[in-house]
Amino acid sequence: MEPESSVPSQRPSRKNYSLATELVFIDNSDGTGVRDLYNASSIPIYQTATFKQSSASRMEDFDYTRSGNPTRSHLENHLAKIMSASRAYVVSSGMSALDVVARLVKTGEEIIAGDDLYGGTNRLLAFLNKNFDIKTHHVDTTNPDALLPYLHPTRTRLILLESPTNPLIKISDIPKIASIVHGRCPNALIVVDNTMMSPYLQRPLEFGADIVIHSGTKYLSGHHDLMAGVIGVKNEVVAEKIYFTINATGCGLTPFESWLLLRGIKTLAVRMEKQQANAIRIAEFLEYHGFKVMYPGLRSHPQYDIHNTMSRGPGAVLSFLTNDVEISERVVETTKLWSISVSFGCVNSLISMPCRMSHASIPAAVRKERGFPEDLIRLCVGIEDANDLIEDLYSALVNANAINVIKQNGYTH
Ligand SMILES: Cc1ncc(COP(=O)(O)O)c(C=O)c1O
Ligand SMILES: N[C@@H](CCSC[C@H](N)C(=O)O)C(=O)O
Repeated sequence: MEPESSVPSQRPSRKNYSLATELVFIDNSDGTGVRDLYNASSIPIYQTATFKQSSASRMEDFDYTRSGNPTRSHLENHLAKIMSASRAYVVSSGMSALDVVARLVKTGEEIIAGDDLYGGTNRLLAFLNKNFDIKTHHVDTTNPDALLPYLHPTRTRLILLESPTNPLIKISDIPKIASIVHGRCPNALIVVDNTMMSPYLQRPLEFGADIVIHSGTKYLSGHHDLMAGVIGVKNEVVAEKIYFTINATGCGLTPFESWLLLRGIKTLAVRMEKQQANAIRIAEFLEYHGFKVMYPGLRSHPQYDIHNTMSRGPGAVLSFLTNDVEISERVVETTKLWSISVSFGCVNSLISMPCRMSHASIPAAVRKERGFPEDLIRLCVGIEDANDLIEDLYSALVNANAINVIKQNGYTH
């Protein structure tokens, strides 16, 4: 059998339209799409558990919704197209997507992952280590050479990257890592959790990744009204394994959630452009006032150039430091327009303290060891008027005395 990472994509590459157009255009005219009897402009919700068959010996395209459903198939075909994947699958949450992919790893095999990544992903990796003897080496993947000591020709199975990372907004050179890993470990798959970017801004399968994951709960849906996970795969052999796990474990996305997600994707480009434009303004405002801001749209970001070679923009999540945990807490609790919430990618703006919220499941000692600052504030920028967002944030920073303290003391970390 050919190595899993070298089988070419069977889907013709996207050429004719810009991505903003492709997001809206549900194309089933090339024969690969799912038939809709009445050419409905909005794909219907096939709210059914089972499908009538015309014969007992041969099942038709759909037999049972856990195994496949037309609404879900429309969504999956659409996602495969916009992610440059040969196959895409949708499951019940982003964590479920990560779990399905993690099931490609057998006991005794190993994972290499970043040292900064979503708290729930860290929790899943720790669980696999404890219960299934699947070890994860956490390394600083901003330096591709840092992977070298951990690469093993047979044991290394997955390289799990976020770029940008959640929440420290670190960037990894995905093409470089892919070429280092594929050259040394034929069994290894590069998996990129691309949730922070969305397929509109970055498509890792186009530059060396084997699998891409999204929490569809975030930008793809855009309205915080559903949970979903997306898996895009380059290789058909891997895709079959992933489909098997989804059917065997029953985590495929429901018809209603599939319909909602399909609806959200159509406005991804306009939402993303506006959210990103707002985020750039806010990042510049914070940097101007002396805060240490982590955002790949700022020239001060250490991997600014690398990020620009892989993506079409910096996205709409940024983090900054106040150098004082209590000040950060006051800032977060004083804003009015920014709601205190976990998650990101929604049309409304959110503010949070990752150490206490989204990343609280990473033990404090581990956070410290990995250089994760407790005063970090994460901003997830929405589509509101940028001036309103800045004004609200400015009032909170003044109220918490954050600007003065930074001016006087600077940073101690
Ligand atoms: C980068 C990243 N990946 C995956 C997940 C998991 O997604 P979900 O909440 O949809 O399970 C999250 C957040 O929850 C995330 O921030
Ligand atoms: N209580 C949840 C926290 C979800 S965090 C959601 C999102 N990924 C974010 O980064 O804000 C949990 O423990 O999983």
